[in-house]
Amino acid sequence: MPLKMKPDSIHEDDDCLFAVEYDGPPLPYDIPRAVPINMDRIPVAAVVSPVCISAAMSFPVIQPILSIDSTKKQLSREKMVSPTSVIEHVSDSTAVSPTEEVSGELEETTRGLAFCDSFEVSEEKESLDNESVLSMDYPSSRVTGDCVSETGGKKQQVVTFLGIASDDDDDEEEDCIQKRTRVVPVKKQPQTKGKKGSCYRCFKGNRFTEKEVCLVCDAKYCSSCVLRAMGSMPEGRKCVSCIGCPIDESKRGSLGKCSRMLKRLLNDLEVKQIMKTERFCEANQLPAEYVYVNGQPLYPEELVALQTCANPPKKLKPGDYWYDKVSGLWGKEGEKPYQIISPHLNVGGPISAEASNGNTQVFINGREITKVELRMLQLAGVQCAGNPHFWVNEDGSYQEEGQKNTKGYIWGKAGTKLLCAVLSLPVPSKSISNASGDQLHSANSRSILDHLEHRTLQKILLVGNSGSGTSTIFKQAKILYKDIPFLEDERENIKVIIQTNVYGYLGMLLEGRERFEEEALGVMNAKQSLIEDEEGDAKSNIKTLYSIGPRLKAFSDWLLKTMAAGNLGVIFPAASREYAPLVEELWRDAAIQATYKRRSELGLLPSVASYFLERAIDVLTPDYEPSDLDILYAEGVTSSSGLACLDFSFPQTAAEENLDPSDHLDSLLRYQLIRVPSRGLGENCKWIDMFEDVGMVVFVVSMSDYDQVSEDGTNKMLLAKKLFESIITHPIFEQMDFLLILNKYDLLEEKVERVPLTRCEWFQDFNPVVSRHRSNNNNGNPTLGQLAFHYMAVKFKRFYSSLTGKKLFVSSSKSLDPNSVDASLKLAMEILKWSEERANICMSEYSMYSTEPSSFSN
Ligand SMILES: Nc1nc2c(ncn2[C@@H]2O[C@H](COP(=O)(O)OP(=O)(O)OP(=O)(O)O)[C@@H](O)[C@H]2O)c(=O)[nH]1
Ligand SMILES: [Ca+2]
Repeated sequence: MPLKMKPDSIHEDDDCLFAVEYDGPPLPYDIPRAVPINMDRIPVAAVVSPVCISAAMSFPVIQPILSIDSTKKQLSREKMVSPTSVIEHVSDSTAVSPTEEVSGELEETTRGLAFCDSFEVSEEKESLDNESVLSMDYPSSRVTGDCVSETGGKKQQVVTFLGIASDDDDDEEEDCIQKRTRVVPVKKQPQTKGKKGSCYRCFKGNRFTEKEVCLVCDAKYCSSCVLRAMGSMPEGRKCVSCIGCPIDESKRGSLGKCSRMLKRLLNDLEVKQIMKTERFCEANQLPAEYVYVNGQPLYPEELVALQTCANPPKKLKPGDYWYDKVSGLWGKEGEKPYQIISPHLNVGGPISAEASNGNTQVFINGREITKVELRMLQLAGVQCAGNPHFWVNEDGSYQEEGQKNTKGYIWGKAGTKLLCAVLSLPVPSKSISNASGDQLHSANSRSILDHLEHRTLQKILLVGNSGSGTSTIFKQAKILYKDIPFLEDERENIKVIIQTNVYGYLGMLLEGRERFEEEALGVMNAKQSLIEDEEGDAKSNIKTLYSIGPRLKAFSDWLLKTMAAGNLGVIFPAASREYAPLVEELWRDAAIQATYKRRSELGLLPSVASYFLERAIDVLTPDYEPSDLDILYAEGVTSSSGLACLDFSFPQTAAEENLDPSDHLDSLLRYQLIRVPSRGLGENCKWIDMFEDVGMVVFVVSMSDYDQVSEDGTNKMLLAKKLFESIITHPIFEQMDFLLILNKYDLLEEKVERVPLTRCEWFQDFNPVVSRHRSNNNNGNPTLGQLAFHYMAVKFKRFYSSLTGKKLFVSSSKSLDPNSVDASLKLAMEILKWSEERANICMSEYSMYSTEPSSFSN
């Protein structure tokens, strides 16, 4: 329960407000601590309206007390620090100060309150006491901090939460609960600041000097000053004068992530200890009143309930959230749902219809849902006509309001979960069933929560024209980063696809055979007709290299007919047992082998066909089991559902495993690779607006396409360029980074020696100076393939920056080679990390330092 100030006991001439010791019954949660405020900024807390509080509840009340000798100190303090105040929570309410000089100042304060502004520990005092500062043990009990409290009436938001809309309309609310004080965290300013980039203590160094940063005030110290400035770090990396202060919320993600500098300066055990207290000490926990749920700031016990439930909200930060207690849907105020947490938690107020700012006139549990949710419902087969009001339970069962029978389960269909993943909508977590029973325990769940906080999901969109290799890259990622890349039933389906493909390749060979036979016959006839004109009907008996026997001919005719009718998929693999012996006979036939030798002349036969045809007999046996490599080479595996989606994280390398656990966090970052078929993008871009929150786009182009033409005669490289243009200029991708993967480097290298790159009109000015003796890439001269790749990369980069003004990242790849795909995706990860850092830099006032190795942006 909150501390309530009694406004009627505040007088104009009061200098300070002091609290009295709480002497009620022991409480199971942390007691909020009140800190006196600057008089100019009063009022701070709201009136406790007697109407809303049941008589059974008791509230600790802070009585304002006039300090005996505080006028002078208060004034001098005001000059030094920002005139702000705070209401804080502490478990132990004894006020203790870091140095004796300071604690002297506090002697007259009453036990049970924390007097607060930031204590000024001057540079001189500190240096006098250097040795003892290092060894001194500061109890973490004293909490100071800079916050602005505001009341319903006059609001002046000092800090707005990134991406979290604040709730501004509680003025009109009648309910007294709405008048709980809004406390907005304000970043504490460092006490000293030298020239830009220098250490805040010795004022030496520049922005390239490695520095450690205070979690509270952002002061930065060089390695010779950090231990003096931060002391024994009882709450982790904070200046001595910041101990007890709440951390700068933007740094919450860095808690417990050790810097290299500290690792050098301290031994392992010390580092571990400091990182542990940094994460778990009371002062660094998220203050409950910074979290608003359905328009109400949380009480500490509500926050605890929220954080210790079976499915707690991930990445909980200060800000406004909405919570649908019936279904467990959870989101940021004014936004679509972000997660499904445990339902029925008694936290925050009742949900409002406008909570997620929906405008669909379709309601779920009283909340007007967002467009993207409506789309999901429609695609999941829920009837949404006539502005229905749904009642959705935690298990996804739904009914229309006022009706009794369950109409279905929203997340029942397999496809719905994939859809949700792509739409960034939450699905119920597996553990939801035992949500009510076992509550995790505090310390334990805290560390789990912390852990989760670092596991953010980064979405990578994988796009390219058909045939560019996006499927291959997607499958490589699965094989590379998944323990079980393909499940049993997936393999079963893939087997059918592969076998059907192989029949298709055989069909193409047979078609080729007919053509070659006719050609050969034509030549023979021409010769023969010169010699003897008569024997007309002997023609059909003439054998060529490409002729086959009647049995195979019958099979061939039937297969070609089936293919032409498009029935291949229907008949196989059911027929595969029957035809297996024929296939063997066919493949071994001299005419087929002769045709296969001329396969480069068969335009339709893809290059991967050889891989399968050479093993056709094995592949077409009924008990064939596709290997990972087979799956990689197989065509048509990932296209079925249109979108394919893969969650993964990069596995640790052996070297990383030996590092401190705090360094492992990178490998905990999760990525989601979403492959979009190009036909889904293109002109009408039907998928495109689903991808707002994608972190980056990986665009794949097949370099060997430069001399290929599509059915309508357009050069395929130009088609790729066109798709590329339409995507990079789409408003949705305006802020996004692009990585271009120039794929099929192996094919390019081989082809460019035979077919000039200028075959593509966009590449007219490719005019490489190639040394005559370039056969083995000797003398370090680039090969023609390398030159061609570089040339294309530059072409795309220029094109990209001419349209977007941004820089394009380019990587070459041979996507049949796992190492090559691994390297390209790791580059994508680096770009994402880097762009996150850039975002942090933009947020930080002292932006230029944030890229330093020891700073928090990792
Ligand atoms: N030689 C070679 N072949 C490749 C490379 N990357 C892909 N391929 C082959 O090129 C063909 C097309 O690749 P896919 O991965 O299917 O490309 P996609 O068209 O984007 O994907 P889908 O639309 O699902 O077909 C396949 O037969 C691949 O095996 C490469 O780097 N080198
Ligand atoms: Ca393909």
